[in-house]
Amino acid sequence: MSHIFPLPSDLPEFLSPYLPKSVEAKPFVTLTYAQSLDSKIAAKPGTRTAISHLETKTMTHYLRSVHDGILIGSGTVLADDPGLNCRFKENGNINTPRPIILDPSFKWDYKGSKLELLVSRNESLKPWIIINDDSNDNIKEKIQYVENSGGRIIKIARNSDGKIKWEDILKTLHRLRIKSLMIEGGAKIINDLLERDDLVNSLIVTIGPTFLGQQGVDVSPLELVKLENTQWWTGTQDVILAANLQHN
Ligand SMILES: NC(=O)C1=CN([C@@H]2O[C@H](COP(=O)(O)OP(=O)(O)OC[C@H]3O[C@@H](n4cnc5c(N)ncnc54)[C@H](OP(=O)(O)O)[C@@H]3O)[C@@H](O)[C@H]2O)C=CC1
Ligand SMILES: Nc1nc(O)c(N)c(N[C@@H]2O[C@H](COP(=O)(O)O)[C@@H](O)[C@H]2O)n1
Repeated sequence: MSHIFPLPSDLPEFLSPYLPKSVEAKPFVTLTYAQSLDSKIAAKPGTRTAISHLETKTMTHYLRSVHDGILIGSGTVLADDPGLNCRFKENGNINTPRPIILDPSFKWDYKGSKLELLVSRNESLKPWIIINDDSNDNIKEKIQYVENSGGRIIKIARNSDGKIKWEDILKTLHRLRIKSLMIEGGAKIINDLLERDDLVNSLIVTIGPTFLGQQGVDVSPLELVKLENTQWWTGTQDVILAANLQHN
């Protein structure tokens, strides 16, 4: 396996200020995704839409190679059936991150998924799945299947609002030696985390020259969010914004 596309030679330097550094007590968090000009990340709910050019998709795989874990939500895993591995090779080595799925009611089926296929070919690590600690009995079989396959089920208590606190997710992953975490989405997670300048260390957004239209899946946080330390990279087709969330 090799690079999915040659990585533009100036990208590592451009990205370098935004790449993982050690932070105490929680993983370094990179929030990263690809969006259209009208701030959509998919053309319709429940579907997967290719936005990135191969060049910027390669950048995503480069980012994957420098993180310990890659996290997505249940909406994304169900819509995309993603591979979540790393196809960027450096000096002959591939450093593939741990796929972590935030799926509190365990709707996804690992059995028969693309990820399971990649794991069977040694091209991805076994997944970790974060579920509610009070999840009911009808997911027992799925839990057993993942555990018997060498994956890990991580149970975390939810809050009074029904959600799991991001602090608890990050603290738990840090205890499990995830020191850097790339969060790729989807929209619900991105919209929540854009407001968490206390938790997100870097923001890296690919913008493709397309409008996905009004049925698209929006990235738009509830409140005003300002960025700082912004830098732009221009590629063959896309631009990349690298930034930090401004502290309130
Ligand atoms: N272009 C891009 O770069 C990307 C595009 N996408 C696209 O995004 C779309 C999916 O986005 P979306 O539907 O918003 O889904 P998400 O992937 O954001 O998943 C949302 C779900 O994750 C769970 N979740 C999120 N936050 C929490 C929390 N704090 N505690 C507990 N559970 C939580 C909930 O699961 P539950 O409802 O089960 O309780 C929630 O409904 C797809 O179309 C996909 O293709 C996704 C990633 C990147
Ligand atoms: N960087 C990027 N560009 C796009 O155009 C995309 N649609 C996505 N989607 C994200 O990548 C995941 C798929 O990963 P695999 O290639 O299957 O490993 C998908 O789940 C989204 O998180 N990303």
